[in-house]
Amino acid sequence: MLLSDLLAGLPVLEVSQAPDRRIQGIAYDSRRVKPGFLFVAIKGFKTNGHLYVADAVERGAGAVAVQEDVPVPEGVARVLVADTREFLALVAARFYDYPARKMKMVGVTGTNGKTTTTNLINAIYREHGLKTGLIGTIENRIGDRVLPVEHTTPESADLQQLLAEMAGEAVQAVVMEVSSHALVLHRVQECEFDTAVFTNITQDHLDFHGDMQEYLRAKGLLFAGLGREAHKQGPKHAIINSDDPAAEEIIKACRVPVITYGLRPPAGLLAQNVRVTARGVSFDVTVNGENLSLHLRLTGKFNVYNALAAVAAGVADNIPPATIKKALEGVPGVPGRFELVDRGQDFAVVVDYAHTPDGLENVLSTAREITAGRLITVFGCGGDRDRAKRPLMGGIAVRMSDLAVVTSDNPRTEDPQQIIEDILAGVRKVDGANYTVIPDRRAAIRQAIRDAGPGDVVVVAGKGHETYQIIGDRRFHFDDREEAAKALGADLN
Ligand SMILES: CC(=O)N[C@H]1[C@@H](OP(=O)(O)OP(=O)(O)OC[C@H]2O[C@@H](n3ccc(=O)[nH]c3=O)[C@H](O)[C@@H]2O)O[C@H](CO)[C@@H](O)[C@@H]1O[C@H](C)C(=O)N[C@@H](C)C(=O)N[C@H](CCC(=O)O)C(=O)O
Ligand SMILES: Nc1ncnc2c1ncn2[C@@H]1O[C@H](COP(=O)(O)OP(=O)(O)OP(=O)(O)O)[C@@H](O)[C@H]1O
Ligand SMILES: N[C@H](CCC[C@H](N)C(=O)O)C(=O)O
Ligand SMILES: [Mg+2]
Repeated sequence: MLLSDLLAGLPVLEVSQAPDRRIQGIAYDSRRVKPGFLFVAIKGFKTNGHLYVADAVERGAGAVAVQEDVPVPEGVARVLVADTREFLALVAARFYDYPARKMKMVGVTGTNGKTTTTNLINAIYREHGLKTGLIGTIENRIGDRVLPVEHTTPESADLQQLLAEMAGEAVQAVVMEVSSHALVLHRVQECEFDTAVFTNITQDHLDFHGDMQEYLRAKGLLFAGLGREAHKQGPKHAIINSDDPAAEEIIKACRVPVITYGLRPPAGLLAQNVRVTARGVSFDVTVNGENLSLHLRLTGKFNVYNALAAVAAGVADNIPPATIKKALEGVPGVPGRFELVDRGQDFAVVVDYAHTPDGLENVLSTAREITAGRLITVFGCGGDRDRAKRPLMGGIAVRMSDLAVVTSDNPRTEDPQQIIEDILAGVRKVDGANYTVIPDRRAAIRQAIRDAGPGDVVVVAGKGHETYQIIGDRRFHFDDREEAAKALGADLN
């Protein structure tokens, strides 16, 4: 595509005098520039992309987009814009010919439940016969093809490229997780969502957002944007958990029809007769005057919320209730979400991705419901992430467990011992707290399993599907499920 065509109509302040040229691709990282690319320089949190303009040019960039006055060698076009991060989304969407306008787009945001809810909605669409694309924390999928992921929500240029690939492969509906980082950093601009889902908001990511009000404002962006970019036909819907205290504020931001769901009135889709067991949850919900009795293989009360959100997405698309039921009941589970590791032992081992105070509280209260004996919790907190959640998670873990084993979870560039100290500040506030500290996660899992007796439940929280432990800048292979299985094997032999 010619640079002049690519820029036509986009908010550009100035283009340097340089001959028009064909743009072969777009890169926001100089190391990924190839000859003829447009390099978009982003002012980041760690470094500044404008420092890499020369590197991009050396690698053959034919044009660079900047928001700072950086010199560019003669013969390279310089495009000055007000905000390169936002421009990246706009120009990438144009470059890939607006793929989101060719498919149904569903975005799911909220602190917890995004991965689970997107998986459930995806199952409903597939049962309905649609070819789908799935984008999220665990993996991206085009139909049955699995692609690796870097982020929960990809950077805008990568996202638009992925969407174009999906559109090119005749995908009809895309179901994606929309993180709050993505909303603030313009990653999902030009996604033209048809359906947006709000699961809940509780404390996380305050390192990035500053405070809860800002965090909520970020989540609200998905709903404020809904229906504003009307380049495609079809109804738009906001699907909102009305039990969440922030629901009202989110609803206020909406200009499209809202479907509410929850376990309490005034939810439009109201779950009743909720029954939780180790093997799943059951509940009833009335859909268009018809009672739907659902028996899920996912367990925990929180999964009733995730399932209700998925039912609502199906209802918004007029998908028959019988199809919705068949799809939801067929989902065997989501990897790393309340995943049982069973080697025939006489106690349960649960691996779960709970990595926020609310997530931990939910998973432990579900675990407690199925515990005849003691509840043992192994957990840690991520390094280079929200520090304020550490003491809260520490308090919750010891209050809700009979024994907490405090360990490491991706310490990244922080000192693991210091992260543990932050957790212990919350632990020590609880009278009679029963805990032990084992910084090495493998040893912690082994110890918990060694301690467990008949009827006990061991919850290993925080890493779920992750297959690594990040220490410093290095990633080591590590999988809680494998470690638990190994420990059980060792134990039983
Ligand atoms: C806070 C955040 O989201 N940061 C993201 C952001 O980084 P940044 O703006 O700070 O980038 P930077 O490192 O300062 O670099 C600035 C620019 O220089 C470029 N560069 C850098 C070096 C070089 O040699 N050449 C070059 O061009 C970089 O590519 C970048 O464009 O833009 C980068 C490029 O897209 C991302 O990789 C990076 O994600 C970091 C690694 C990250 O950890 N993000 C997490 C927190 C995140 O996004 N999480 C959410 C999920 C959260 C949840 O809900 O649980 C997610 O959606 O995954
Ligand atoms: N609706 C919910 N409400 C509260 N907690 C939940 C809910 N759904 C799941 N959880 C808990 O949160 C953990 C993460 O769930 P899930 O992966 O679906 O969320 P997510 O929003 O995708 O997380 P992330 O932000 O890391 O991508 C689960 O393992 C479970 O413990
Ligand atoms: N999306 C979350 C995942 C946290 C998972 C936990 N294992 C950690 O590394 O803190 C984040 O990036 O904050
Ligand atoms: Mg997720």
